Amino acid sequence: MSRNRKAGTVTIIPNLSIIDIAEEGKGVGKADELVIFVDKAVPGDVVDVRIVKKKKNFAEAVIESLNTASELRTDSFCQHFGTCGGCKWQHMGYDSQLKFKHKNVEAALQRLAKIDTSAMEPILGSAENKYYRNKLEYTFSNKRWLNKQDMAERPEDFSGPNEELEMNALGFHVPLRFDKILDVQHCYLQAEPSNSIRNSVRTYALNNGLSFYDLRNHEGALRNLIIRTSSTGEVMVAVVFAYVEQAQADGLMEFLKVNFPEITSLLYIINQKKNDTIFDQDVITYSGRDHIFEEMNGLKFKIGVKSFYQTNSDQAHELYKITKEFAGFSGDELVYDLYTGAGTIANFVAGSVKQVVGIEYVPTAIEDAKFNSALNKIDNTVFYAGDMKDILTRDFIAEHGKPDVVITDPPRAGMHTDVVERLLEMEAEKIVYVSCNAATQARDLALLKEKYEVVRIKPVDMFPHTQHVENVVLLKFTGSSNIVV
Ligand SMILES: C[S@@+](CC[C@H](N)C(=O)[O-])C[C@H]1O[C@@H](n2cnc3c(N)ncnc32)[C@H](O)[C@@H]1O
Repeated sequence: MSRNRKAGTVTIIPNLSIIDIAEEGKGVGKADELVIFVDKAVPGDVVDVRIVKKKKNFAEAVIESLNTASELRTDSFCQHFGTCGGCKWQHMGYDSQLKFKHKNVEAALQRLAKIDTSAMEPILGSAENKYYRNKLEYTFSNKRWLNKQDMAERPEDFSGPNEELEMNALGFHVPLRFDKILDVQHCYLQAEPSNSIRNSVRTYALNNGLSFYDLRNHEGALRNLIIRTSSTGEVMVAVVFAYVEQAQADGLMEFLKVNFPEITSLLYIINQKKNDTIFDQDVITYSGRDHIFEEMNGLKFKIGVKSFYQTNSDQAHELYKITKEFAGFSGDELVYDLYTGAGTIANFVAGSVKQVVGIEYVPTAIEDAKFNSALNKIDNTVFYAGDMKDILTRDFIAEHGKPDVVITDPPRAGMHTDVVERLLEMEAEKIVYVSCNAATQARDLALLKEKYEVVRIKPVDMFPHTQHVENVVLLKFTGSSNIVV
């Protein structure tokens, strides 16, 4: 019996039971042999879905009607939930989120690396699951995303047909709509004064005729607003303009300076390029310093507007503690910290080892790493900038010595096969592999099995209400092939 009801080109599948949740965060259902990934569905739901994309073995769908709501569902606390791409799992309780994250890591390691996960340690949840981020970047646009709730609450704002396209917004991109921005009123990701600053900047700009950027035509003055907060109480605000008259830029900066005396680093950038990246742009300090400080475990870290720093500071501390504990240093080790970013892990472990060699792609991050070592009077770190596969050569290893422990924390794509190859050649006693993508981690672990066995696994949640999860794995050198044929 076909369960499909076709209405024109629209395929509706009624009463689909959601049985699982996929790594990308979507609910999973099965209709005959077809696996269906359903946006915003929760295991336990029974839903009518509309297919939006169909491939040979799977389809993607959206909910048309929620017929039975899962017991795992909970009320979302944010007015923007459902439209905003930021916290997609807010409709599930935090305990359930953790359970699914743990399960997804376990499934990836089993399926893709055939690893025995029986001794996997429980996922570490985040103590704070609201206002946990230290950095947010908002986008200005002259095209506001409209949702039904906005229209119902403020019908006077939505009276004319063309106004819809021209209304200004300051907030986040709506998934799959690059030029449409959700006008954020309150965001639960970053503590005050983040919300007050964003809303005040919007009001100031509207009242003073500062134009919002047109993301398609590349016109308009205001482009991005970056807010960084830190555990030291310092606040950084950087406004990114496209084109602006000096008096207008000064006006907004002075407004922020006067109304938010807690801002310790007030900056602006004029980015006239088509792309948003500010890494190649000059930063102008309007008032205060050009950086703020973060503190962790008695160490200070300098953070500029371009610096990389883990966005959930408290949970980053937990992640680093687990990394260090997994490494089990005795004090004598030569450690390689691969993908070191601003050298946070390298500096975090430096006091417990003989020497740390950090490698990272972004030169400014390496400058920060060196600065942070000097700031904390750490003299047993060295840092190198460049692509990992080009830096981590046999000559480099001959020059710096064979490491006892390797810590590796690559981006979502995982490690290049040349880098994995080099790890196999280096034969460090231990590798601690920190990953934000269990699938690519599993792929790399499958290769490392040739000479290593996995002895500890612990997922850590850095991003509550999202599907993202970090995973820390300890590998021990076995010296022989572990591949079972
Ligand atoms: C997940 S972050 C790790 C950051 C750092 N371990 C920390 O905790 O702050 C990954 C880092 O890898 C760097 N990266 C990405 N591709 C790289 C490559 N091919 N070679 C070297 N570094 C790379 C990124 O710039 C980023 O800083």
